[in-house]
Amino acid sequence: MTPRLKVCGTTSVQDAVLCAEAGADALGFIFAPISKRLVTPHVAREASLSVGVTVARVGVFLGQGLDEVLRLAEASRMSVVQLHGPLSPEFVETVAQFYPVLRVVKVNELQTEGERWAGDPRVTLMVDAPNPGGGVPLEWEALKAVWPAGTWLAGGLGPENIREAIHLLRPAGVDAVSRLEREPGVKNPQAVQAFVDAVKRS
Ligand SMILES: O=C(O)c1ccccc1N[C@@H]1O[C@H](COP(=O)(O)O)[C@@H](O)[C@H]1O
Repeated sequence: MTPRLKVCGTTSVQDAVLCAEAGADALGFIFAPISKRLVTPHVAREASLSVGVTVARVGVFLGQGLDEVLRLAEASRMSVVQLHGPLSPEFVETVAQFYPVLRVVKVNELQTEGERWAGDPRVTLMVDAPNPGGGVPLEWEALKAVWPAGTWLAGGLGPENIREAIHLLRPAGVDAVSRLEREPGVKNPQAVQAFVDAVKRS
């Protein structure tokens, strides 16, 4: 099955429309203050309301408290919340009472987190590289043996390598940012379209 496709790091209405028209299933909006792709709730909300009913809007959080996550997700009209970093199961559970959650894990957390959330449709796992937004791919071959069905893949994905990653792991969804940009926070339209086309053809 063709994986779902998320393009992350949206910082403008223009790039949101560009990615939606290119064929992205989901757009990511990064609210983690450390990010070079930080977006304001106002812009994220305008962008969210510009892409129609079929495109999911994913709020991305790292190192933020529960109140802040829920407040920003609500203010910017997100439809999904993506949680990075060390978090208690209770934290994830609370967010999952309000939004479907993409729970980002590192390779060494995959088994424990996979077991913890197995069978819970509110929480989907995504494996990312140690440095989110760093554009460095994981060792996909080594991941094959421990890859749970239904898991998403991120980390250094781009038009030039996405077909290999999908072929090896068959992820349920894929997510990319840095290899689809002209500069941090600004999309490269050709790279976005090439990424979408490669995923849809996989
Ligand atoms: O991109 C960021 O700046 C970022 C900051 C904080 C948390 C997550 C971030 N991005 C996430 O990184 C991966 C993929 O990145 P890349 O393709 O390797 O550059 C993706 O999950 C983004 O949502």
